[in-house]
Amino acid sequence: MKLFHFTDLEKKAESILGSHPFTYIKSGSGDEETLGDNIADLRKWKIRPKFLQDVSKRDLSISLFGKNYKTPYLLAPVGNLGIVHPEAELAVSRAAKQVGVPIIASTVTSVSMEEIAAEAGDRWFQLYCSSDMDITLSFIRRAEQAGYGAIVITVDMPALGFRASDLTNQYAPFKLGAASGNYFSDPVFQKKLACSPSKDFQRAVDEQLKHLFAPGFSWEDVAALRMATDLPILLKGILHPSDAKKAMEFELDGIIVSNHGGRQLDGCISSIAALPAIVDEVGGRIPVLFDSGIRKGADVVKALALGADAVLLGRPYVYGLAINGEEGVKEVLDNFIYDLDATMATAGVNAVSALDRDLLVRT
Ligand SMILES: Cc1cc2nc3c(=O)[nH]c(=O)nc-3n(C[C@H](O)[C@H](O)[C@H](O)COP(=O)(O)O)c2cc1C
Ligand SMILES: CCCCCCC(=O)C(=O)O
Repeated sequence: MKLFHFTDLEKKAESILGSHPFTYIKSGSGDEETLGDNIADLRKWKIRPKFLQDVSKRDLSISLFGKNYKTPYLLAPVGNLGIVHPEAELAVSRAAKQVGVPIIASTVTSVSMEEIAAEAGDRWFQLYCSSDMDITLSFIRRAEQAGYGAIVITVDMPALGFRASDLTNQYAPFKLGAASGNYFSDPVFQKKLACSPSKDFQRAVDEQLKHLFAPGFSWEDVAALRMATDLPILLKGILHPSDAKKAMEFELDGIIVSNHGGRQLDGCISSIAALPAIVDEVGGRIPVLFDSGIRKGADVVKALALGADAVLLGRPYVYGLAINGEEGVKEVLDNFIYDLDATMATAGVNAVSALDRDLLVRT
């Protein structure tokens, strides 16, 4: 593959994927104000290097929930990967395992969470809470049994964002079953459906879509899920310090500052603009992870210096998957690790744990 720049990666993926699948991945909601701000606002922060530090050895490691990881990267949950590559989440899982990066498997994967677990190393499960609590609880039990190490509840999708490009293209990969791996294999869902999804595919997809979103999901439901599992629970999609505070009050274990890569609420604050106030509110009591807009090592350094404990990669690894399957994802990860290491050395920082706000200025 040998593509080291995000723009080249994106161009190459575009030439391989059909126009509608590519647009689904690349685009944001509305007129993409927030999608653009995620990138632009990261660039407003500049690194202010300090030299003559001993950077002969660099330590990229972090620790989360009592476990050590070689790098501060995780793979963000991305649904519908069956439209990107035939080996979809399985290729992603194998690549991440080779590199030692944890994955966060989406609820809406094209294969089941058990099939993913069989290929993956460290893994967390991302939960779109269903409007049907029995299905939600079944997903949590299955994740526990399949060895997932944490539950990530995505809170920024009470409904699908206004995705103008997909609406224009009339493109909805979930209607093709690309997001049905966990639903179709779920015993509770199957019982409610009262038929095999393979026998009545269209009805099964329609039924899944009815259950998929839970616009009524509230903090009381979060409290119920807190009681339902001993796994660490993180909330993904936090942008307001008061929600971070509430997450701690509800005894949750972590949060992910994210605006879903600009795919949900257009016009909302960029992820990097939201980060500092949330880090201040949390005050180190629970881990704060970050995503939306990470495209290169300098972006990672900025997010970590502003107080994130780890970052999630989204679209970059999806493009790697499109270009060259498992090997493509691995190359993207290798490049991100190399870039971070070089960025830290040239900024005069020898450990991720030494990154702090003093390294940055906002222009
Ligand atoms: C094609 C696509 C599908 C996604 N699917 C999910 C999902 O199933 N669950 C979820 O919590 N986030 C999902 N996300 C959001 C990502 O987890 C992540 O927040 C986002 O990609 C970060 O932005 P970036 O790609 O610009 O770095 C998806 C993002 C993309 C691009
Ligand atoms: C109706 C299915 C929605 C799948 C959502 C996947 C996702 O999070 C995305 O951003 O796209």
